[in-house]
Amino acid sequence: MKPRIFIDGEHGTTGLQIRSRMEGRADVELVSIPEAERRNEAMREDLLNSADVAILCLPDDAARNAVALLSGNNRTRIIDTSTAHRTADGWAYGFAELTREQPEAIRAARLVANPGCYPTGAIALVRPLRDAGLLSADETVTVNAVSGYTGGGKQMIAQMEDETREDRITAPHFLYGLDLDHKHLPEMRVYGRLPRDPLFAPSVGRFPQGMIVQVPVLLDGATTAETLHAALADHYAGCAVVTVTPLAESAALKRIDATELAGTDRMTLHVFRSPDGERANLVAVLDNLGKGASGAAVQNMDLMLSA
Ligand SMILES: NC(=O)C1=CN([C@@H]2O[C@H](COP(=O)(O)OP(=O)(O)OC[C@H]3O[C@@H](n4cnc5c(N)ncnc54)[C@H](OP(=O)(O)O)[C@@H]3O)[C@@H](O)[C@H]2O)C=CC1
Ligand SMILES: CC(=O)N[C@@H](CCC(=O)OP(=O)(O)O)C(=O)O
Repeated sequence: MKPRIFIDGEHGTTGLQIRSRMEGRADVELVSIPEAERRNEAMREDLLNSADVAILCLPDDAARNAVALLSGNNRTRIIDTSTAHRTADGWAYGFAELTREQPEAIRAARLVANPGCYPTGAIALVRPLRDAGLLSADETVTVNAVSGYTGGGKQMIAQMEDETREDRITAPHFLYGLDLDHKHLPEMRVYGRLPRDPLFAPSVGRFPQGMIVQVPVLLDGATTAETLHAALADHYAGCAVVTVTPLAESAALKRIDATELAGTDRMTLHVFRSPDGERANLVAVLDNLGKGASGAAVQNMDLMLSA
C-alpha cells in the first residue's frame, strides 16, 4: 500500500508548494481537503488520523492544535513546517545536513520539525564551524538576511501585491524584527550550538522567492578564510542539496542575486574574505520556499518513507 500523505494547510503558501512537488508522484497517495473546508476541524481530524504522514503547513497555534487532534495516535508521522516544535523535546530537527547522524534521526523519527528559512541558511554556515572548533563560543554571531516576500505567507503576499489594501506595503526593501527578538532565535542558538542568541537582522525584498543569509566574522591568526572554507567544503562533500562554492570562484563575484536559487530546493554557500585576511563573510543563498520550507519538507518526507 502506498503511504497516505495529508498536507494540513495545503491551500497556503508552503502547502501549495509541497503539493506541486508531490503531484505526479506514483509512490505516495496524496489525500486532500476541499479549500472551502480547510478550517473544518472534524474533517481535518479524520484526515490527520488516517494519514501515514501529516505535513502541517499552518500557523504555530493551529499546528499545536493539529498535534493535539492526533493525541492517542502514535501511528501517524508528522512533519511540522511551523515554528511550534523546532526546539521541543521528542522532535527531530528536519535539517538533514546538520550532522552525519541527522538523516538517520529524521528517518527514524515520528515527529519532525522542519527548520525555518533563515535558520536553514544560518545553521548551515555556523554549525560545521562550531563542530570543527573554528568559531569560538565567545564570539557573538551576527546574522543579516533578506527574504522574498512569500516568506510572510498569504498575508504578506497580499500586502505586497494588492495595491488596494489599506495595509499594503509599498517599500522595495524593508527591515523588520526591529526588536531583535525574532521567533527563529531559539533554533539558531540550539542547532547552531551557540552560547547565546545571535544578533539577527531580517529584511524582506520586493521579489516573491529567494533569500540571502550572511554571517560576517572577524578572523584571528589561527582561523583564516581558507580554514573556514575547508571545514564547510569537508562537511558538505558529496551533498546533493548544499554546495560550497570554491573560494576563488566566490572571490571573482561582484554581487549576489537573492533570487538566483528561486524555484529550486538547493542552497549555495560562499566564504568571502577581506584583502588583509582579517574579516570573512559567510553567505548562504537559497529559496525561502525551497530548501527553506517546502523543498525541505519533501526531503524529510522522503527520508522518513525510506525507513
Ligand atoms: N512561507 C514561507 O516561506 C515559510 C513558511 N513557514 C511556516 O509554514 C507555516 C505555513 O506558512 P505559510 O504557508 O507561509 O502561511 P499561509 O498563511 O500562506 O498559509 C497558511 C494556511 O493555513 C491555513 N490555516 C490557518 N489557520 C488555520 C486553522 N486554524 N485550521 C486550519 N487551517 C488554518 C490558512 O487558511 P486561511 O487562508 O483560511 O487563513 C492557510 O491556508 C507557518 O507556520 C510558517 O511560519 C516555514 C518556512 C518558510
Ligand atoms: C519574510 C517573513 O516574514 N518571514 C517569516 C519567516 C518565514 C519562516 O521561516 O517561517 P517559520 O519560521 O514560521 O517557519 C518571518 O520572519 O516571520
